[in-house]
Amino acid sequence: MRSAEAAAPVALSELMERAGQSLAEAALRFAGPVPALLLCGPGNNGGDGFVAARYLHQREVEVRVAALGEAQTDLARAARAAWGGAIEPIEDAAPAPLVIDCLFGTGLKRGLEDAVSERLSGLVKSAQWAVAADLPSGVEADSGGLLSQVPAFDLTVSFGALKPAHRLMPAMARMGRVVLADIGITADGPWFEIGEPALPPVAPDAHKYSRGLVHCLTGEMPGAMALAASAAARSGAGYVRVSTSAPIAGLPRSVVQVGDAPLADPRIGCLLVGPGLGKLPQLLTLALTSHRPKVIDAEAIGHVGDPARLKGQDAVITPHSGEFATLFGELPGSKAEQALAAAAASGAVVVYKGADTLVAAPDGRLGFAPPAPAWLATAGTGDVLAGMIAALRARGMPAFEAACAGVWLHGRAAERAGPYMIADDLLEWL
Ligand SMILES: NC(=O)C1=CN([C@@H]2O[C@H](COP(=O)(O)OP(=O)(O)OC[C@H]3O[C@@H](n4cnc5c(N)ncnc54)[C@H](O)[C@@H]3O)[C@@H](O)[C@H]2O)[C@@H](O)CC1
Repeated sequence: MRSAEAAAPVALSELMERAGQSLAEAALRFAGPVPALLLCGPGNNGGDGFVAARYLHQREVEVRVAALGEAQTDLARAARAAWGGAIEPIEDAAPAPLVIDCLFGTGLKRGLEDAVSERLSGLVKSAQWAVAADLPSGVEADSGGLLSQVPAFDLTVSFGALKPAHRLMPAMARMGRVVLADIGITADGPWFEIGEPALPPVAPDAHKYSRGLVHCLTGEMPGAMALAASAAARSGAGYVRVSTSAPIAGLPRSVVQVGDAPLADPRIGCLLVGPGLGKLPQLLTLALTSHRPKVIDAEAIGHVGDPARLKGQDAVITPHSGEFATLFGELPGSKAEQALAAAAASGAVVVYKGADTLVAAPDGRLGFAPPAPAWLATAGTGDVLAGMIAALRARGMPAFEAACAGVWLHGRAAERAGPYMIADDLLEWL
């Protein structure tokens, strides 16, 4: 982001002008023309606040500005001078219906002093609308960590590009709605927010194999594979086959249950191993001897042992944090950096699950899932996701795209299924 700012074809002062104007417009359009209090810090985030105050005043909004010390950059000093109105010390600032936090943005180096963060929290909580400029103060931009207490905002206006913190927990949960203001910077990073997928069409001459055969290896807990296989069938695979030593109850009749089947079968579009696997590492080994694309989920991830075993496997792995740590150990950096390092070490596409699910590819691509409902945190939803990704892979989507599409669709299905859903209910919404 900073290099994009430095390379921008417009002066930095113009970028700040655009940022402040965007902030003012967004706040006005969301909250209406209610009295506003801008909290301005010493850096350029504070400068954005002074610019926004000027625009809100021009739009005849009743505006007060409270500052945290003196401006410390030339841009912020100029913006403060151009504001020209009164400036209160932040400790004396009275509450307002609209509070706009411009204390710190991407330049935050350490947590806010206790008195400042408590003041910020108090003003935010008493406001009808709380808006953050670029990032809520106290959030670390790259990791999504909280360096001090951060209250919950209604709206965050990000400038130029989303920062990782906009999509990483715990910061993500404090942002409210996130809107992105284009201030004239091109920030073409390798990461993006996962959007609605373009799914492969069904060819007029399609047959069940060409639409994708998913072959599932069942373990000790067949219920989990019943969920995963059903999800694969409901996600457009032409044929879902489950190898199992005993009949599995609850599978759609269209899902074929077999004993053994050759895994080298070139018609297999994707193998699925892991849901309900239990202590049967030999099934993972069997899957790894096949040269077919594969989704490796749940306990199978723990059986991998060495990430290098996945090199050349054309695999998607879908760990939650515990499974991730089992396979990759404690990696340094943010969740995004850890996922990218894991993808590079294993050569697999890594779906690192959680409230802030992200998808990392070995070539450095990184997709952040849009926020999904917290009620996905219930048993079996991971099995459903694994089955969905396997089906999309079998339908011919490349591994990274199939993983991103599965994650996006899974979140939207949960939104429709509602707060008291169980994993089985998701199947109705695929
Ligand atoms: N650089 C640019 O061209 C643009 C920057 N913009 C804004 O500028 C922000 C980044 O500005 P800055 O780099 O000045 O950073 P900030 O405004 O986030 O704050 C940095 C200042 O705060 C001090 N500081 C950091 N942590 C502190 C703490 N815990 N307690 C007290 N002081 C602390 C630093 O020493 C520095 O003086 C962005 O988030 C965005 O809002 C926008 O105006 C768009 C253009």
